[in-house]
Amino acid sequence: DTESHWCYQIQVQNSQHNCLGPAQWGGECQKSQQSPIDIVTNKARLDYNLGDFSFSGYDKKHSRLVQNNGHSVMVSLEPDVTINGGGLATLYQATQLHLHWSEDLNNGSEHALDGERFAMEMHIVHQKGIEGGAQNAKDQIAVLAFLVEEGSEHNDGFRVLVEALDKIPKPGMNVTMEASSLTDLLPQEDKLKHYFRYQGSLTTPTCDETVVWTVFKERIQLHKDQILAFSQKLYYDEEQKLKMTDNVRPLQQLGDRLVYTS
Ligand SMILES: Nc1nc(-c2ccc(Cl)c(S(N)(=O)=O)c2)cs1
Ligand SMILES: [Zn+2]
Repeated sequence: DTESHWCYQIQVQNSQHNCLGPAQWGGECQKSQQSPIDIVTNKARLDYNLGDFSFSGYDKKHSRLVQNNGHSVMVSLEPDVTINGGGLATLYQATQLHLHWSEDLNNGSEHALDGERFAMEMHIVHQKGIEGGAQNAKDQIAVLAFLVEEGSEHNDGFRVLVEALDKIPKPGMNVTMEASSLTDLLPQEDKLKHYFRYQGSLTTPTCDETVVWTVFKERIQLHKDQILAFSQKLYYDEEQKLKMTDNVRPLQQLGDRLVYTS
């Protein structure tokens, strides 16, 4: 096709057809309010308006479509899953969740905290209700980001998702997951009072600068085998030659932005 498709750096080195690595991504990707960033925790500004989130529909058990979209594993979410509060201007409806990871358990997150990166990062993507004003508003999208680190125990809440990975090795494959709830995947709610907040972008092309980011301080813990399953079961390509790993955008400059903390 005329336009090469976007890809991660690891794919540029290993790609049969030439794909565009992060330095060549188009859209808004080369602008100055991009994500992810390194969050310097002692420079984050306390903001009293950053109250608790109210999660609605997160505890509802639902069997959902899980797909390998060639860049990540993505779980489709229903619009009756919503968030409010958390310093957000209005109610946001969930659309999907997906993850970023690496076989190197110190390089699989997109955001960093004081220069430290984690094994994985899970993003729950929400859209402002369509009646919520302009579609290109700076806060059109709200992403809740959860950092994942290696723990000694198997995380039972992730079993259903990890088991689904076996069935979607190739891009474009999808499967319906056994009924599970978002609450199964998250730290307990009373641990979600502390988070960082900043204005940024999608971390994938076209990198629209329309995302209000929330990065929670409390980590999710998965057993090493559960983390490695993502790199071992999933592939970027049809031929299953390139394992899906390091689907992580490089850190972007904070520029003149401030990071706030609850
Ligand atoms: N095709 C794909 N799209 C995404 C995606 C879509 C929306 C968003 Cl908001 C994001 S992110 N990483 O900024 O949360 C990623 C992943 S893979
Ligand atoms: Zn993401």
